[in-house]
Amino acid sequence: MRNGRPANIEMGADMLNRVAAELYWGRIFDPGLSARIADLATSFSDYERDRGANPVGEDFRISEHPGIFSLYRTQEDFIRETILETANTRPLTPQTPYIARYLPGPRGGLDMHADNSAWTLIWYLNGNFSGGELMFPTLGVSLKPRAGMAVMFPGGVLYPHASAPVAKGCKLAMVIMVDRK
Ligand SMILES: O=C(O)CCC(=O)C(=O)O
Ligand SMILES: [Fe+2]
Repeated sequence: MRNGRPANIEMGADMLNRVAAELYWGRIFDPGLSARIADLATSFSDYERDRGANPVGEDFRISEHPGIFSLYRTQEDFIRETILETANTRPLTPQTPYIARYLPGPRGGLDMHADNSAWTLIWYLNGNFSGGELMFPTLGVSLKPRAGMAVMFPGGVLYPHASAPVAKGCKLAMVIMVDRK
């Protein structure tokens, strides 16, 4: 990347660490739980394609999948606390997450965009793919997803980001948009 940061930034477990500006990254979720959700998401067939204004090509709201939703619910309080501690403003409300899937091919990545959120928290469910880095070119940061890792950053034009195309395997990310109420 631009200022020579390593492509893989592996930070300490159990907390989000500041990487740059208000960009946070860390392994805060159990990799085993992440893998269970990834397995359920892999076998789920009802992904939507080309959902209008949503920049993600293939995704589904986890409310469509009772098994995934109940696993997410076991983490909901922790997610809420993490958001409040990290953002340090309240009240902030997480929306029902969606799971984005990226496969090799024409829609294997996600173009540069800014989120329409107060904050975005992304829970990476797996890491057994090549490509798929989350890139923040203006910050010179590129993050390689692994099971259980999470990134959190403000929505809006100061935090444009893109997902590099997946070359092999399948990338699964649970995206939690956080609104300011
Ligand atoms: O999947 C990723 O790594 C990024 C997803 C994203 O930026 C979005 O859904 O807005
Ligand atoms: Fe985004």
